[in-house]
Amino acid sequence: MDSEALRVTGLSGGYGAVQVIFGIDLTVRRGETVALCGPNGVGKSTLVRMISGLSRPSSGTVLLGGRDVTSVPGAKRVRMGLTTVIGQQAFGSLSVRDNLRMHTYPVPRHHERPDTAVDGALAVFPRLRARADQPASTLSGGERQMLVLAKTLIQRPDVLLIDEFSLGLAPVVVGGLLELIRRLAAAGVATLLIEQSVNVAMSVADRMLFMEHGTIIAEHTPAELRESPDLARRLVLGGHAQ
Ligand SMILES: Nc1ncnc2c1ncn2[C@@H]1O[C@H](COP(=O)(O)OP(=O)(O)OP(=O)(O)O)[C@@H](O)[C@H]1O
Repeated sequence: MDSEALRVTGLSGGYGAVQVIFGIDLTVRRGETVALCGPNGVGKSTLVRMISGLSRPSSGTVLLGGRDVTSVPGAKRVRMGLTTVIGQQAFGSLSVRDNLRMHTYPVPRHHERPDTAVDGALAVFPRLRARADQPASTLSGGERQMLVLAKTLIQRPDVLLIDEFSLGLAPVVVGGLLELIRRLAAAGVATLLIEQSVNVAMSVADRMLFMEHGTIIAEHTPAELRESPDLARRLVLGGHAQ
């Protein structure tokens, strides 16, 4: 279907002989934000790694904009419009601006000059722009997070995968992230958000998927969960879902 930015079908796999993911099916449409929640160790990060191309599934398919990318290397998936945000990596000895320049490499699909792309991303984060020439190692945690978001803007994704971004961040920084996700969604970006905090996920997601033991066990809208607070708590803690 046209509006499907990401489709995962029957995805299974793990680490060596240990299977962690068991036949996952999910879809994220253009402009949609889908949250993936669940207790520690159920396989959320492993699923993200398989979708992004960092790990290979043992079976199943990953479609980006209707194209089968299951055998396409991760770096090429970035050029095809898939950006993955994991943690807060940055090259500490390089300046903020040079960190951003490095991410202009996959941009040519948008035919934008590297410096224009960097200036455009910095314009969204004035605090980061004020520190554009200082080494990334001198940034605060929140500023480093802004750098990650600025990199994401430069890559101009069609599909955004975000893994546990809000962990340990000040509420004001999380608020900034959520605002950015909403803006990207309004521009048509499809986001799959792995989020420990169900409250954070509910404030931005259109749909919420819950995982347990490597499978998706439930899907609800935030409205359904608000009507039944016990349900959300049970799903997140695992055990007796649905
Ligand atoms: N590199 C690895 N080698 C072997 N097993 C791994 C590896 N990485 C993760 N695992 C195992 O795979 C399972 C799923 O881990 P994963 O990190 O995907 O879970 P998660 O749902 O993202 O958890 P969390 O919320 O704690 O990050 C866990 O049992 C974990 O111990």
